Amino acid sequence: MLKTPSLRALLLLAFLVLLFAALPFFVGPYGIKFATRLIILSIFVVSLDFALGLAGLISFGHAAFFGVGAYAVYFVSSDEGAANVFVALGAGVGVGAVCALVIGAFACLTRGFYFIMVTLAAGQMMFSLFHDTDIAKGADGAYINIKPDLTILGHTLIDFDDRRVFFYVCLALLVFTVVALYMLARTPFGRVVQGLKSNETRLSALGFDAYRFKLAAFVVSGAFAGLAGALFACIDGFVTPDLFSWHQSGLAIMMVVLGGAGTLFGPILGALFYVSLEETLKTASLVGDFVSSHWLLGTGAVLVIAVLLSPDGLAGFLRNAARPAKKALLQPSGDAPAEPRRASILATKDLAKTFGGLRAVDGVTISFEPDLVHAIIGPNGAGKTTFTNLLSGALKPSAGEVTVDGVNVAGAPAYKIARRGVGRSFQRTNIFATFTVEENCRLAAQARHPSVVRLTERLSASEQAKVAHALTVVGLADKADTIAGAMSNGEQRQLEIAMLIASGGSILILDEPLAGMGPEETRRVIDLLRDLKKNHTIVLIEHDMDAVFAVADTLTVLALGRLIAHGTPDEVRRNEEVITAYLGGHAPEIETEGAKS
Ligand SMILES: Nc1ncnc2c1ncn2[C@@H]1O[C@H](COP(=O)(O)OP(=O)(O)OP(=O)(O)O)[C@@H](O)[C@H]1O
Repeated sequence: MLKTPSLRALLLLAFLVLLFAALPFFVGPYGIKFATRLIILSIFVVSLDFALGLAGLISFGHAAFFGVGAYAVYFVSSDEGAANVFVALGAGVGVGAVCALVIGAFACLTRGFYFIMVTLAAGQMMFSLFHDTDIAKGADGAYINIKPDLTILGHTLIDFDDRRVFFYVCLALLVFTVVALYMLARTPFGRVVQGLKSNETRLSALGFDAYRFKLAAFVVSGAFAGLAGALFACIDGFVTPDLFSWHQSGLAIMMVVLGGAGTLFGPILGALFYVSLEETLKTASLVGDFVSSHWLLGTGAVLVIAVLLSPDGLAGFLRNAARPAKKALLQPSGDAPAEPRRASILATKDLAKTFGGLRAVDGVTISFEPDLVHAIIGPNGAGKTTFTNLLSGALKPSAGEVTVDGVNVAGAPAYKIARRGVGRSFQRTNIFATFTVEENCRLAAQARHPSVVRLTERLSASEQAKVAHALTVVGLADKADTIAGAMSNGEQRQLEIAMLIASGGSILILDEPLAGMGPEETRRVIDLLRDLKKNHTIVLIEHDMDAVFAVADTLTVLALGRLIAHGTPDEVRRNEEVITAYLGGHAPEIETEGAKS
């Protein structure tokens, strides 16, 4: 998650702002114009960092929003008089946001390489639109003859024609952009946006509609890119289709990565470094004729070295060497938050899933009643994970029904099923590895109100209590500030269970929760399951037969996708077909309740 910048980083940023603020007193018009470009470029790369660095959306067509922002100023300007500054910049922001909404509506349906391809293609389409048509004088570009100003009662308060005034407006807007996006990233909305980059699958399983959050983050990013474009149009009063070029998008990505993706301030350092490097290597009087005539080569070499020295970007040099251990914010709480809960019935009817010719789940009909632990067992490849994926919406069934309290949810997306109270853990641990333990649970608790427009914390007292309780019962209260990815595999699995508890689901589907756990952790989880079943419906898939027979109230046996037995552990233990198919011909001893504890 986005951290508070280190003191060193804050001091450097304050120094840079002061340095830039003093610049117009020392440099001439060329220097001011150069610095203004740099500031606008910084707004652009910071906007990209919100999508790329925080949400993990690698937008290779971000110049499209920059370009439309610039053209928006051209369209609201006229030769009769200056456009109002707020109208001009507002148009840039608005058009950037709308353009991001349209492109994002398609792009956010995809992931990874496909997202890159869709945004790249969209950016090139925008380039063609303005290059090959007469919308705004085509390939030649167009002039904004009178730059925007702000005139009230005959007094011109802001005039973009005045280089100094324009410079300070740009500087103020850069500070605003960084602060606004930083604050947004710290809201519940921002936390989910960062969860997108960390683990989209887990977000959906918690009940968040990942598509909406991706789109919202993309629109915010596009709006600020539009602002940068609108300002850029006012530097020379000229707009050209080249503003949409994919080179601009690629350069911006490079600056974000060079500066430190996901920090919001790092990309500014990246832009500063890149532009300074380019200018230096192009100046023959500084570096000689040979280097200046091969400046691209030199730039590439320096960038490679910079990235190798600090894979986290330039911002990585400013990170605190060792973060002092914070006192845990949470008061450990073993008491379950007082909240009436009604466990639900999860059932299937003729549920089937085929992969090509393989029937991984073959017509399973079963009902999991509340307040019990239902274990599903079966040999490897029996279809257990596929079955749970169908229950939780990670896979769409080929046929049949999945009902929660009688409502058929088969085929619904994972986040909709999660909102009906179905929480699941995965066979391979599925957490937000870059978040702290507490942040993981807070995000899970937040899933009960998964609105995109949740911009203030408003984590209710009961949600806070849930977080504290969840961490306490799984034994992770003292690790609240530990980065989740740095914990052992067993602890990460405990955290995943804590997230399910914090999310407040009434049906818990646990896929091999004991894998990778030591004896002590296993005992703790078994005790936890016995406790949780008092107000949950628990579906447990587990290979550890001792644990299964110790905790399960019912056993369901799958083999080759078919349900071959269902009943109490005692009944199943004596079932001949099960003994042959799965238990290796030996009926295991069942622990008595007394022996369990
Ligand atoms: N996405 C997929 N595409 C094709 N076949 C699949 C897919 N997922 C699972 N299968 C096949 O479906 C069958 C059931 O797999 P599944 O993972 O559900 O079994 P399992 O009981 O969970 O096994 P294990 O205990 O080893 O995890 C296997 O033959 C597997 O190869």
